[in-house]
Amino acid sequence: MNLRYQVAGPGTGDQPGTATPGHQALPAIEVTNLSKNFGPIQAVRQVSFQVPAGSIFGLLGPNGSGKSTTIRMLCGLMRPSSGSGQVLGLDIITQAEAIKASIGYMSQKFNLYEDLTVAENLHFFGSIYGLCSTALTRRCRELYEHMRLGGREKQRVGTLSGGWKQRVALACAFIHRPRLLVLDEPTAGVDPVSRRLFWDLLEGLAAEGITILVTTHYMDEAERCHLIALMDRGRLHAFGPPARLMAAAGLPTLEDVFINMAGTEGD
Ligand SMILES: Nc1ncnc2c1ncn2[C@@H]1O[C@H](COP(=O)(O)OP(=O)(O)OP(=O)(O)O)[C@@H](O)[C@H]1O
Repeated sequence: MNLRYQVAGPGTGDQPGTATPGHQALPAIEVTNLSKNFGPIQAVRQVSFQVPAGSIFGLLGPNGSGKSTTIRMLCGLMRPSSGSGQVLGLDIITQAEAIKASIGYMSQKFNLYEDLTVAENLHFFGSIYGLCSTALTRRCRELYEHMRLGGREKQRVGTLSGGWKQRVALACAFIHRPRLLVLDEPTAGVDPVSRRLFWDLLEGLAAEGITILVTTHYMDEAERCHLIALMDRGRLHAFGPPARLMAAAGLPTLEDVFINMAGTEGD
């Protein structure tokens, strides 16, 4: 299937997802009444939203609010109990395998091979995605530059600092040029300078039209997202650009909106 996605106009001040002439205006992620039950637990309840391509989309919420379950369904790893969804134009129920092959995923634990070098990790993940040796060598060279990994190609990953590991993990998730990157708390335990550099990289990728779905508990990072979904007890509490969520709640920071949500809904 050859689908093209709308891309935000770089430097135009457009909202992410502003249609580029000639491109089909398809959202990168679209879910309707998505729900998942585990026995009596309603982990995700009737969640609906659309995310335009080229957006940095932050999924926020307290522990147990349903973020991971939502992500698993979007990645084709878990079948919803009810509702529907499309990711990169692929159906999350009937085309789950195609979704898994089309997206890049980076977990909080990075999932790197610590005994292998940076280059060996990249080659390993590239070969999983079926890149041939010539394409892989070329792609690795691009990524060393793109992810600012130059000079460390031959270093064992186990000897790198957290910020470097994080960028190697992002490079591995991006090796097959996915149009969607799913990043699960990618900056947990990483120092502020590395976090800022990482977010600069994410903004660069989004400007190229890559959609980024990210979970974070850091509100300064959440404020750098183009779109936020605030989840609580499986429900979508709020959805929109951070500035609009703050204005709608009449609160000065996203952290206030987050705390207000937890406070108003009680236990
Ligand atoms: N496989 C499962 N079996 C039973 N209950 C589950 C399962 N997975 C998640 N849950 C429950 O579903 C609810 C939502 O969990 P989920 O992991 O999606 O939340 P979360 O927002 O990602 O939390 P965290 O920030 O702690 O990762 C929780 O009550 C959790 O205990």
